[in-house]
Amino acid sequence: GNIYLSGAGPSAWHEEYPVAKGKRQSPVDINTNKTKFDPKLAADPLTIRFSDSCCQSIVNTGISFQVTSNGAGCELSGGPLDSTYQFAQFHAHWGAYLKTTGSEHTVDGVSYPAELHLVHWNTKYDDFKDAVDKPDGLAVIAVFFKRGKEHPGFGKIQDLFSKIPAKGAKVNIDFEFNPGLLMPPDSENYWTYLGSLTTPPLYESVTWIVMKEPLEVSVEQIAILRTLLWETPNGVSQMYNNFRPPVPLRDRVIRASFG
Ligand SMILES: NS(=O)(=O)c1ccc(-n2ccn(-c3ccc(F)cc3F)c2=O)cc1
Ligand SMILES: [Zn+2]
Repeated sequence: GNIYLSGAGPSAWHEEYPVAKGKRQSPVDINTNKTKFDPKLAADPLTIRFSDSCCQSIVNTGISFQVTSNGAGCELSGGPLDSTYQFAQFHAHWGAYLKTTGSEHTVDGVSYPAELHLVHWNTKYDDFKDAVDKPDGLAVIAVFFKRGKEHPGFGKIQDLFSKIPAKGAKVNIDFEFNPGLLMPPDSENYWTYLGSLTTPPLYESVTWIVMKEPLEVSVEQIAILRTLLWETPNGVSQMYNNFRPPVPLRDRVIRASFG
C-alpha cells in the first residue's frame, strides 16, 4: 500500500520499523542558529562529478519518480566523506497544490515546495545493496526546489512522466542527461549530518549533504510533479505529499561548510 496514506502514515512507520524512532533518523529541521561551521569541510572541498551518460532509465516507484544510473563517471568524495561514493539514482519529494510544505528537510522551520535527492553508495562495499544498510553506506545530496524561473533541464525529465503512469512503469532515457544540471549555481555551501533513509526501511546509513542554495523551477514544473500517479486507499490518484516531516535531531550537530 501507500506508505504515506495507509494508516497514520509516517507517524505509524515505527510499528513495522522500530528504527523510525532511532538516534539518527531523517529528515530534520536545520536550525541555523545551532549549526556549526567546520573549516575541515572547506579545507577538503566536496567533489561532485556527474557525466552526460550516467542516466539510463526512469521508473515510477509508487512513491516518486526515480532516475536510475549505473554510476559510470558519477562520483562524490571529499567534504564530510572519507571514501568515494558512486551515483545510483535521483528522485524527489513534494507537497500539495497551494501548500507551502513539500520538502523533507526544513530550514529554521521553513519548508520548500519540493526536495531532490541524489543517492550515492560507498564504493568500499561491493554494490548498492551491500552498502544500503551500513552506517557509512550512502551519501545523499539534497537540493531544495523553489518557485522561480523555469528549469529546462529538469523539464526534459518531466517530459517522461506521461510514459510512467503507474507503479513499476519504466522507460529508457535515450538522450544525454547530466544530473549536474540539477545542482544549484553555488554548491559550495551545504550542511551535513549523519542520518537515515527517509522512507522504510529507514536504514541509518546516510551521510546527508543538504545544499544551502535552492534550485529554481517554475510553478508549472512544481505542478507537473503532481501529474505522476500513485495508488491510494481510494484508487489511483495524483501523487503528492510524498514527504516525511522532520524528526528529532537527538544527539547530533549539523555542520556547515560555510561561516
Ligand atoms: N529519500 S531517501 O532518503 O533518499 C531514500 C529512501 C529510501 C531508499 N531506499 C528504500 C529501499 N531502498 C533499497 C533499494 C535497493 C535495495 F537493494 C535495498 C534497498 F533498501 C532504498 O534505497 C533510498 C533513498
Ligand atoms: Zn528521498
